[in-house]
Amino acid sequence: MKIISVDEMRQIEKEAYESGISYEQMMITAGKKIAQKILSETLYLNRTITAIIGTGNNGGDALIALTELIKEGWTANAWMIRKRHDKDNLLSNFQYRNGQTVEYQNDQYFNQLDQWLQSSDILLDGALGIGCHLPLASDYSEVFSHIHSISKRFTTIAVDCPSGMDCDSGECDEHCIHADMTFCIEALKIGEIQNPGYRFTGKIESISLDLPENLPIYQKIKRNIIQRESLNKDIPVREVDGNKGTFGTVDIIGGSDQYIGAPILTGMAAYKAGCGLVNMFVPQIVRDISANMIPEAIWTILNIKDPHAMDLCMEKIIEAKKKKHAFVIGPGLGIGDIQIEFTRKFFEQVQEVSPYSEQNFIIDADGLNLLAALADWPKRLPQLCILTPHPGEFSRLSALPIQEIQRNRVRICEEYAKRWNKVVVLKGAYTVISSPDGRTGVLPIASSALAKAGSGDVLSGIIAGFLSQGINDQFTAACLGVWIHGNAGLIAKERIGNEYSVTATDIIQSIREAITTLIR
Ligand SMILES: NC(=O)C1=CN([C@@H]2O[C@H](COP(=O)(O)OP(=O)(O)OC[C@H]3O[C@@H](n4cnc5c(N)ncnc54)[C@H](O)[C@@H]3O)[C@@H](O)[C@H]2O)[C@@H](O)CC1
Repeated sequence: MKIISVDEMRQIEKEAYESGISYEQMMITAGKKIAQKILSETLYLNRTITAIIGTGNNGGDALIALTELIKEGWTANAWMIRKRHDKDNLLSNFQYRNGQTVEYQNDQYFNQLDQWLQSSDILLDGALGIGCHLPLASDYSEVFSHIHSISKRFTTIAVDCPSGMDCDSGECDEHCIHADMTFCIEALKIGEIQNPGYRFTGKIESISLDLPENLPIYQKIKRNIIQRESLNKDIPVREVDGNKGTFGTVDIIGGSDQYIGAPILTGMAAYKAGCGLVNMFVPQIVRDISANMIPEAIWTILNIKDPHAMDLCMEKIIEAKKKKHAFVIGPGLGIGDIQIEFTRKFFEQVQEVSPYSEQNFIIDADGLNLLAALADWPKRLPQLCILTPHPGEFSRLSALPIQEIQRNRVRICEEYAKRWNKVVVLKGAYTVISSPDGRTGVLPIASSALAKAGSGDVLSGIIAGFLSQGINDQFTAACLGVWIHGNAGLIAKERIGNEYSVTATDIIQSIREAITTLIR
């Protein structure tokens, strides 16, 4: 499903109009399809619907849907917040079919609205669509506030977006209508996948306007929801006669006295994602305490204070030129002058020993914090790097305040992927993945099951595990990894029975089932 801005939606409508499809025709398509979707559900026993109608085309869509439902034997009521314009054919068609209408000014105490809603299966929210500009006018605010106060017996369905939401930023009025379901017209709007917008949409269903596929604007929109259906073709095929070399090596550089488990989680996740071999480059203490947790790994003691440590790493980089490797730098590495100097030298020497490296690097956790301490860090990195910051790490890398990043996650991730010329995974609820070539994917998952220490280490391991198996495109590997990770978290929550008790180890244990779901 595509994700678009309000301007892009307006451009789609404009180009569709120029191609010969009238605005009215588009609205008729939207309204009829809304009705069809409602009719396809069997749970509406009263076959009664009440819509809140605004003055714009969002209300127009809703009126058409109501009229279609009357034709199918439904009872339909339109409660108008304000008077629509005098020559509104949509309203007269509805009334001609015996649709009931009342205006707010004639029902100021909401008696009629409450009565209608008592017998309705559905409240259809056609008050405001992409034309909503906050703050709400006082009459809209009063109506929405009243709707909040009603004890709900009906399903609330929003047309295009919940009313009271800014469709670009996701900002919501305090009385924004909380939908159980949103029928997105043509595409999801960016605001609907931003916080707090996504809290109000409920289940998302898409409504296509059946527009010509060759509209020029479609070529420019490269933002999509990450969905199972579009990903399952991307998972690497496993040759039956392959050996461990066929499925590649993941090299993990991380760990410290303080963070013993982080690189272990990355290594375990990489194996679960299917890589052939994991090389762990960790301090002695990490190896001594944790080797039994991951007996399949090969261990190299890395004491980053020792000048010889860099030689060990570079030997691997040189060896990796001939084989499929993915390097993860950072989990649990710690932060300090020694680590900063190690990071600086590491990338300097990578450029020297392998200047045109085709190897994949994933920089995660402390690796990102250490990078942020180096001037001009994007120029120091090899060509193929994925950066996996959470908002705090993104803030250190970009010098933007966390609040600003969170307010505008999609746009900022897109902008900085281009600026840094790297694939960027902005973690958190509704993780965003952007590529410098303009592609963006968003995972529509928000779950506190994933918000645990070590969860990010697991993610970098999964992405590395897929890269080592030969996915050539970093953006695709990142989207695949994010999908598997997010779904593994949800599966772990189901298995365990609640979100509180899920740990990063539980997420690793559910990678198996998430992959099975993907390839099934
Ligand atoms: N070609 C078209 O015209 C299509 C339109 N579509 C529908 O039309 C919608 C967009 O229609 P519009 O551009 O008319 O916009 P809206 O239907 O969102 O409404 C805009 C109206 O609401 C008022 N308004 C905006 N912010 C307000 C606030 N804070 N408080 C009170 N009133 C406010 C504006 O003054 C304007 O009268 C889409 O969301 C979609 O539902 C779809 O059917 C697709 C095709």
